[in-house]
Amino acid sequence: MWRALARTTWRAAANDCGSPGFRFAPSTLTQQQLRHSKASKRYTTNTNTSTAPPHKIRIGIMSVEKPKVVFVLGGPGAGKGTQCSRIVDRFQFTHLSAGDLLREERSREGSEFGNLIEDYIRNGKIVPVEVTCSLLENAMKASGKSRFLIDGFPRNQDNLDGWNRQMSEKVDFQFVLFFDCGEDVCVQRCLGRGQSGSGRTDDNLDSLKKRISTYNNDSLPIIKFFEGAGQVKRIDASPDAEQVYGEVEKILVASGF
Ligand SMILES: Nc1ncnc2c1ncn2[C@@H]1O[C@H](COP(=O)(O)OP(=O)(O)OP(=O)(O)O)[C@@H](O)[C@H]1O
Ligand SMILES: O=c1ccn([C@@H]2O[C@H](COP(=O)(O)O)[C@@H](O)[C@H]2O)c(=O)[nH]1
Repeated sequence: MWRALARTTWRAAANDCGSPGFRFAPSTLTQQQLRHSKASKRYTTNTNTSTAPPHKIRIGIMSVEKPKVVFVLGGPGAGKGTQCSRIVDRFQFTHLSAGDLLREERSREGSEFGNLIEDYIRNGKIVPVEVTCSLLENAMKASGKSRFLIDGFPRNQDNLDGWNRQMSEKVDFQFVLFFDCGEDVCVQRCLGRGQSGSGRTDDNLDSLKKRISTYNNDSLPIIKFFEGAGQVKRIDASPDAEQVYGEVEKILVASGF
């Protein structure tokens, strides 16, 4: 019942939160709406007043559970998406891949960000957080669900700062699932994925060199930051997918999921 209530309320909060940043639909992201969303940070209504504990949000006279969020991080090709699909099959999580959302936005007819996203993806660079975070927030609201695996985000300091500004008060962050995998294995997996017809414009050696370098320089420090805060569950992602999932399952069960 609580889950149902949280679900309803997340949607209600989404539709009713007083922040213009909440009003645009995922299929209609525009520069103007992003500017609006950024400006709204200065006057967003804070619904979480002092009477609600941190994992709850106050909506009118009610306090309800905030949606739970697990960040899923690791190198390119470490197996994040593969493991997220398995987690979704067993646990009540909704999987949101930041990369998938960006690719979708890139392909959306009329998107103002299509060319920018393609350039960032092909060159392994990290798209400005205003775009990614808005896509994530919109997808969360559109799902109406209350438990999320956010895959491949936050990847740098800009991502983390933007998330903290826009989302940290609205969700109940749990921990980072970190899929730790050697560079060579990651590269081989991505090349294999490209050869099996992924159609991704970044599953090639040239893009992979850039992606790995971005991961080492920008993303690993973020994982280390969470580690320092005791918020990382590390998993050796080099064994086969079945074995890796065995470890994931143990962690999620031990964490109460
Ligand atoms: N444990 C594993 N052992 C061998 N191959 C794997 C394993 N996990 C995933 N793969 C394969 O490696 C490729 C990359 O996996 P996946 O897409 O899940 O990685 P990812 O971390 O989500 O990648 P990216 O960050 O690039 O989106 C896929 O072809 C997948 O089938
Ligand atoms: O938060 C994000 C997530 C992804 N990107 C860009 O997309 C590609 C592909 O991401 P995958 O997670 O491998 O699907 C990544 O290399 C970035 O260029 C991003 O900018 N921000």
